[in-house]
Amino acid sequence: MRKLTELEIEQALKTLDGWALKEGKLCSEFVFEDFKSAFAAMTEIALHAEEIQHHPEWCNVYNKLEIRLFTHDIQSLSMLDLQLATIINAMGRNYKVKRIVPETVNAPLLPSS
Ligand SMILES: C[C@H](O)[C@H](O)[C@H]1CNC2=NC(N)=NC(=O)C2=N1
Repeated sequence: MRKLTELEIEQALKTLDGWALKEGKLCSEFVFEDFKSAFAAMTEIALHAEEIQHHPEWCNVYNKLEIRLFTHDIQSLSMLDLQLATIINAMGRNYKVKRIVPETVNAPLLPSS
């Protein structure tokens, strides 16, 4: 799996609604109507994640879901992170959600190796 270049990441962020870079990870937050909808969305995401063998880091508290995408195998972002973010965006349209774009943390775009 290839690391995305800084340029590729910048380009992707322009087209990916609702996502921002936070400490090198692709991050987004959703606020659902209730816990049941949040968990239903998580179940749906989980099935897609299994399909592409790429899994989110996430934190759910009641109706809130924070998602971080990162490719641990290469300690960087890869096309799989963009693919999963795109799937999640498409799915999000089926739920009544409020979308929160996390504030970008001004860390280097890519971790120095
Ligand atoms: C062998 C297996 O495909 C890998 O361990 C996958 C599984 N899911 C993964 N998910 C994420 N987010 N990053 C990875 O590097 C990763 N690796």
